[in-house]
Amino acid sequence: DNPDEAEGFEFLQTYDKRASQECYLSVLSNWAYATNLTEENKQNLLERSLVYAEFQKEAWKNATSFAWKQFKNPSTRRLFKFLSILGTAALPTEKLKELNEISASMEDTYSTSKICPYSLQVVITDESENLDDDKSSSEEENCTLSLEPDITRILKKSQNYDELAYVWKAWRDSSGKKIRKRYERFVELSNDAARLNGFADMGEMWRESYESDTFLEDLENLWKQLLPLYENLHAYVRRKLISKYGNDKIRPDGPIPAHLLGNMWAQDWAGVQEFTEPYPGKPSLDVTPQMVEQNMTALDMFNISEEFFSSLGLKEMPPPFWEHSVIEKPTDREIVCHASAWDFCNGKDYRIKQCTDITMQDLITVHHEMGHIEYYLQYADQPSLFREGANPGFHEAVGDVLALSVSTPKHLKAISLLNEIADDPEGDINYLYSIALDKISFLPFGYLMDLWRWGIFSGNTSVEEMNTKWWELRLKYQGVCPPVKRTEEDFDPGAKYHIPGNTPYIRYFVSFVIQFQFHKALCEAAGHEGPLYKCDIYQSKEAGKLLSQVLQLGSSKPWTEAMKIMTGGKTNKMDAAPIIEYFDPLIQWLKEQNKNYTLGWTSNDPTICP
Ligand SMILES: C[C@H](NC(=O)O)C(=O)O
Ligand SMILES: [Zn+2]
Repeated sequence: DNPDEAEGFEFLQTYDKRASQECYLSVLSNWAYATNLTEENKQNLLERSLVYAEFQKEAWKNATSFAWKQFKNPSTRRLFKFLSILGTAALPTEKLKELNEISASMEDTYSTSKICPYSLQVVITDESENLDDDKSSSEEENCTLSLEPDITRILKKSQNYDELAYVWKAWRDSSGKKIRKRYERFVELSNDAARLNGFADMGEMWRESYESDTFLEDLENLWKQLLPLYENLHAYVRRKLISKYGNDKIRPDGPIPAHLLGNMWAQDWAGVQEFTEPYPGKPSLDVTPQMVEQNMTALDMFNISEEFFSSLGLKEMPPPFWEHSVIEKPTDREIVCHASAWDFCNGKDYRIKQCTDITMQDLITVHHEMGHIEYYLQYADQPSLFREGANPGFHEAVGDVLALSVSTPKHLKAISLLNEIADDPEGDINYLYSIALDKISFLPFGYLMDLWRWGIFSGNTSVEEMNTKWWELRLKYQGVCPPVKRTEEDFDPGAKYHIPGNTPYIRYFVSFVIQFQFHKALCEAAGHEGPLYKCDIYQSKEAGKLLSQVLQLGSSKPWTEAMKIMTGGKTNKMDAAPIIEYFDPLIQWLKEQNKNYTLGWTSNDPTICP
């Protein structure tokens, strides 16, 4: 036996204990800042991040002194492989400080961005003649609309073309536009770090998490299979929007103005369900009114979600979760409202931070975030380096899989969130349509976000054309266009959390495909018979057992092995067949509806709607 290996194993034991302690302190300082965006908390975070980086550098130096590639034990080898990638801690201290400072400040700009109300805007433009400049001072006082919940609500509720265009532009002026310069420097420093880790650029370092040299072509193949679903949904929704907003605003063969789809990034079209659904007049599938009527609280929403997890025999949220989570937007301080789930690395402390609004959308998000916590709990006994998702897409899929069951009309009725359901073919089409507005509409956005970012990191997209490239991709994949002219003075990717937040995004595209593979596998384990979209795995201990078997692995095995276990040996790949099977009745219906109309879109200027 290689003596080095025994010593290497010893080293990992010591490392693991220290790593959990250092991780705890680092996450705690990150949490303190994210839940209270003060200068002091930012400084504490920046200091703690440097201490954590020193610890990681020390561990990396020791680890890479072992001949670990010759080790016999696959697990030990895998742990060393993970340890051998140092990350941004490889940067010289001054550069690491600059990178972390830019990161914290972009997060702050995005999370504290505010805009003025449209009404105030209209008033000011009307009364600008009298140049009553104290209006401008009062303008500052009333410009307090934040993304959550204010702007999110307006985008869902308003059907005023000009108000939506105002809000859409104002948000981008106050968030993305303000961080363009910082992001350009951020990209340089990120690539410096990637190269110090032996990668060509940061995009390549991110893709390492999928452990596959066919990852890019696999993604392109998935997109080719899913494009027909998206094109049919797009053509149908475009027709409905034309009848609502007029054919002077939207061309029958053109892109859809991005501000009319009920969401700031046009990534989830649930907001247009009401006036576009296939069979109007059926019982509504949006349980928001019932939630409000029942005076539901954020805590109630979290309890509903936890009850679903425990009904499968999965782990409940531990006491510190209920004690320390922040589940409502505080009124006395600024926080990062974008929802997230936190693992404090000590096997006890797990938290969610969410500015929960009492809506069906947020009930689904609660399940999404609690899915992350469940995954943390399931792999808590793994070594710290294996306390990750099998791949990042797995981590994003857990909560969404359960939400596919929760969203069924049958389940919503069972938990008294729906009084009546239309249990007939038309009701089924309406239901599938409501899920498609969330899942199918998302696919091109989930794909293009990192197509754009990988292009920036690799240098294929030059810094001078960042925004133009963004809108080229938004046209090509999403078939949307900006309602107001965009230039290189703007920085629209920066108006989406994950860009200033530096969270990779292809994980969501992967998740939206594999969550249907998981749903199909768990429904079979639960003994479901009938169409996939009618399956509700609620209270199935067999489904829970299969899911738990996969989640307990963490990243101790390549994700292809986890996929094989989940699908009972059927496949070890990402497979679009289950999502296509799930939506098949709707796609047939949409094809019928679209048969005399144009699919797809053209435009000769991606930077403004035609
Ligand atoms: C889909 C992705 N979800 C998340 O960040 O949790 C988003 O919100 O853009
Ligand atoms: Zn997530």
